Parts: sequence; C-alpha cells; structure tokens
Amino acid sequence: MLYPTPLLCRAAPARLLLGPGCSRWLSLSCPRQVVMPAWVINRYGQNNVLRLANNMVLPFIRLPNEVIIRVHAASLNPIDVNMRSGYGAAALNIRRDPLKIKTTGNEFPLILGRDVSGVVMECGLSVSCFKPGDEVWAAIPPWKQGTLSEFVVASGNEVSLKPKGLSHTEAAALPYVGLTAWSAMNQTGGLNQNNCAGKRILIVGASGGVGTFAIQLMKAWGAHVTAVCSQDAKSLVTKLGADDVIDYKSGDTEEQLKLLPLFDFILDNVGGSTEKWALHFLKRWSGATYVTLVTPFLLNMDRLGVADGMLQTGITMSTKAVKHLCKGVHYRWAFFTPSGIFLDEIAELVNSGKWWNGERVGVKPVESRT
Ligand SMILES: NC(=O)C1=CN([C@@H]2O[C@H](COP(=O)(O)OP(=O)(O)OC[C@H]3O[C@@H](n4cnc5c(N)ncnc54)[C@H](OP(=O)(O)O)[C@@H]3O)[C@@H](O)[C@H]2O)C=CC1
Repeated sequence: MLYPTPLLCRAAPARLLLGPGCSRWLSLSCPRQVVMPAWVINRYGQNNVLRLANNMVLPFIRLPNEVIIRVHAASLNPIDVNMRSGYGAAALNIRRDPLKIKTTGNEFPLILGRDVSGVVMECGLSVSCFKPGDEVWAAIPPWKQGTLSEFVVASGNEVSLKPKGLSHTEAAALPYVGLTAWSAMNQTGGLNQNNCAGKRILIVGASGGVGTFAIQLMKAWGAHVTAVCSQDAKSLVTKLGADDVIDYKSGDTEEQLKLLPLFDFILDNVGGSTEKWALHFLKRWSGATYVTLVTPFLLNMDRLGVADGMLQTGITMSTKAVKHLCKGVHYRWAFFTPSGIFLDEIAELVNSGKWWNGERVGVKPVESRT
C-alpha cells in the first residue's frame, strides 16, 4: 500500500494552478505515479465485476474549493448496488470527467461508495472551513469517483466536521441516508423543527437506512411517527422512537392503517404499489404531503436517452402532482442532495444527544449494510 509522500501532497496546489487537464501532463512527466488501492468496476454487471485494484492513481485537487480526504470508513447503499449494474449511467456520464470519457471512450474504472468518514489530507486554495488533519464526514455525489478507496476528493461544500461522539465506522453509515432523508422531509416536504410538533408522519420502509434516519429526525423535531416495516425490525424502530409500528408482512397494511387517524405527511422509501394505497391515508385539503424517494428519474434517461428521459420525467411528475393536488394533497419526488451545511445540522443533532434515544442504536454498522 503506498501513501502520498509530502512532495505529492504539496504538489496538489501546483496541479490546481495548472487547471483541468493537467493530470495527463503530470502523468507523462512524473517518473513514478502515486497509486492507491480501491474497489473498482471496469464494466457493469453483478458482484463479480468488482475488483480490488492496487494501482488507482491518487486523486488530486482540480478546483480551489476541493479537499482530499483520507478514507477511514465507507459504507454501501442501494445506489451502489444499482450503479454497479449500470443504473443512472446515461445521466451520470454527463456530469462525469469529460476529459476521461473523451480520452478513454468510457467512464471506467469507476469507484463506487458514496459515504465517507475520514481525515482531510489537503485543501484547495479557497477552502477556509477545513484544514489538513480535520476529521470529516461527507456523502459524495454519484457522478464523482466514490469512497471505496484510500483517498477521495470532495468539494468543500459537501463536507462537514464529523460528530465527535461517533467513531469513523459509525459516522460513515449516516451521510447519504441522512442527507436523503433531510432532502425528502425538509427541502421537499417543508418539515422543520418549528412546524413538526404534533404532526402525524407515516414512514413506509422505516427499517432501512433512510427510514431509520427519518424516524429519529422526526422524533427530534417533535412529530408523531408511524413506522411501516417487518416484524423483525419492530424493536429497532421502537427504540429509535416510532410511536406506532405496522408490520407489512403480517396482515393487510391498509387494514391496519385504517385503525389509525389520518396523516399529515408520508415518506415512501419503498415505491412500487405504495402510492396506489398510501395517499388515501393523508388528510385532505390541509397541506398534507406525500414524498417518494423511489422515482423513475434516472431509469427514464437510461431507457429513453437524456432528452426524452427528462421530458418523460417532467410529464409524469407534473401529471401526478396535478392529479393529487386536485384531490387535496401534495405529491412530490425527492432526491439525495449532497450538502455540508445540512450535514452540519445533522452533526449538531447527533452531538446534542437527541439522536440516540438514550441508546447507541441509530447507526447500522457498515458490515451489516448491503
Ligand atoms: N431518490 C433518491 O435520491 C434516493 C432514493 N433512495 C431510495 O430510497 C429507498 C430506501 O433507501 P434505503 O433506506 O437506503 O434502503 P434500504 O434497503 O436500507 O431499506 C429499504 C427498507 O424497506 C423495507 N421494505 C421493503 N419492502 C417493504 C414494504 N412493502 N413495506 C415496508 N417496508 C418495506 C425493507 O425492510 P425489510 O427488509 O424488513 O422488508 C428495508 O429495510 C431505496 O429504494 C433507494 O433506492 C435512496 C437514496 C436516495
């Protein structure tokens, strides 16, 4: 395993001054490329396409607001499994390194993994919030090289100081699901700590990464939470603060929900047929909102190409939004949003102790995520 030498660390700003495209110049002129280990894929497929490469070129700072993080822990989310199979490639390639795609003809090798907890190694010239040695956490957007490697580059505005009470392993389980839940509940759904008290929230798929985070966020903001999950997860979601638990595997979910009062907000982490029945459980004409994280946005572009895929997405989304608005409820799609600022807010909640409900049960250890 090779680590960056001080010379190479100092070389990063010089590369920055050279601007985009300098990597080729440097790799031609450097007698010895500095390499790192990383889990990569060189084509899309099943798990057998994953390989541990020991010769990935060390990433470097291209933009003044970027930082290099030495990865202490990373974790996996459903998106990593889906991206391994090619999910989202059409849209993500538009945002990936155009020079690399132009010179090699494809996006490979790709490093998967969105979550990171680690230590800042190097900062771009305009980074003022972080310095080398800071312990940070982040979720790297899916169009960038991922975190299943020894080093990763992130924009300064995607990074936040890691909560002091969490180990790197614990911290690496939170950013992607945390930012996704934050985006869905706060940015898309309009919920915040000042308007949640007494609101009735239904979380479908409550036992997953996003769901377990969303339960804790809603409880920290004072809402009443009903969790839909399997019996296996009942004690977990109860410990996290869920007030009511509906077991979707034993009996009819709709029949069980009919026994409860209507909801102000539904978070759908499951998709499929959920929106066919779940919207009936929202209060009408009172600003109630249904937010789903399972959308055909990237699939449409994979299937139809970027332009037609975006058009199809726009039509589907607006048709559904208008249809449900006519019935008195808001219908919205939500997406993961990388943000150091929101991670700061999450870190504050974690540091305040509100997160743990008295027990350290809020984080799924990295080993147990699929
Ligand atoms: N739009 C976006 O930008 C993003 C979308 N997502 C999507 O959000 C979804 C949730 O993500 P994440 O939490 O990380 O995924 P997980 O795989 O961690 O969790 C999904 C959970 O859903 C539960 N589940 C499955 N079927 C049902 C059902 N019929 N009713 C209730 N619960 C069910 C599973 O529980 P059990 O095993 O007990 O059945 C599982 O715990 C995924 O589909 C993901 O692709 C995630 C991040 C970003």
